[in-house]
Amino acid sequence: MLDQYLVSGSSKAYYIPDFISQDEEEYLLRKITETPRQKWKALATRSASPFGPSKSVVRTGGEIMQKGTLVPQAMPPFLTTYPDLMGRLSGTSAFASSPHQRPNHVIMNEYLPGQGIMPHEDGPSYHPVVATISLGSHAVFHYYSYRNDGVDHGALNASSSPSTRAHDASRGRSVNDVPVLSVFLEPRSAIITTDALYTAHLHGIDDVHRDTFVGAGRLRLPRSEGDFKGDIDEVQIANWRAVKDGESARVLEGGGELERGTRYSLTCRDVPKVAAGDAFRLLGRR
Ligand SMILES: O=C(O)CCC(=O)C(=O)O
Ligand SMILES: [Fe+2]
Repeated sequence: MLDQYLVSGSSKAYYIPDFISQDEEEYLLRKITETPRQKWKALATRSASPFGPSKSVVRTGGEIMQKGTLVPQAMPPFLTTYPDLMGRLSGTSAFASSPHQRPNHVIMNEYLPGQGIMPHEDGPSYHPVVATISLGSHAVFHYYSYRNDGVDHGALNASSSPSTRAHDASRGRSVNDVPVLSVFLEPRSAIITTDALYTAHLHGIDDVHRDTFVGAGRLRLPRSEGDFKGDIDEVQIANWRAVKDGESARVLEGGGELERGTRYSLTCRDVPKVAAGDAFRLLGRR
């Protein structure tokens, strides 16, 4: 079932366009934006000025404690009942080898135009499969490798995952700032990252207001002051021929710009270690 969606040349990412319908997207966007603002937590974006804008997240399914144990809490019905996204993800077989055969933890991310997420690893608290569903706007998702010569060439510095906090393995290792793989995520799509792309690579989204394409599925990498990208300023979007949206497909093919709107994403993963018992007691709350 998944093989037909393999992003060519990757090991291994699967891009599934129209994973959800337009009606489901509309419903999910309404439910997500109705989530009370006090539940949203601010996270540093790639530009990460201490005073700069920060993207926001809500974690559902429970809290991940020290040592990567999930203290479970029920997910909202719009992730499990209508639409049954967890069941649908389970049906792709992407989670067939994961302990619960389906995600038990979902992070809802909100990105305003100009916001992204720094290259990071999701870390060892999760089974090494992640499914990300995009809503509301497109984004370009890059995968990066570590440099192995131990010398800092002015490359990006990896940070630990904003979403796992506990994972520090990547901190300070230098990262090739030219992505090894780039994929275009259109609204309603799912991208599933597995194997070496999960365990040995980083992923991130540039914090830009628009993406510039030069034709034949090639993206011009944004350059900011002090960025070192050698001679490379363009990358191939690996899945550009799989993009369904007419306007996006035209721009990918012929060149032009695509404005980022507000994007929500659902990052769905399986946390193998789950605490038994009552969440309120375990978290010391009443
Ligand atoms: O929003 C996305 O597409 C990626 C989010 C992400 O990498 C994460 O939550 O760990
Ligand atoms: Fe991530």
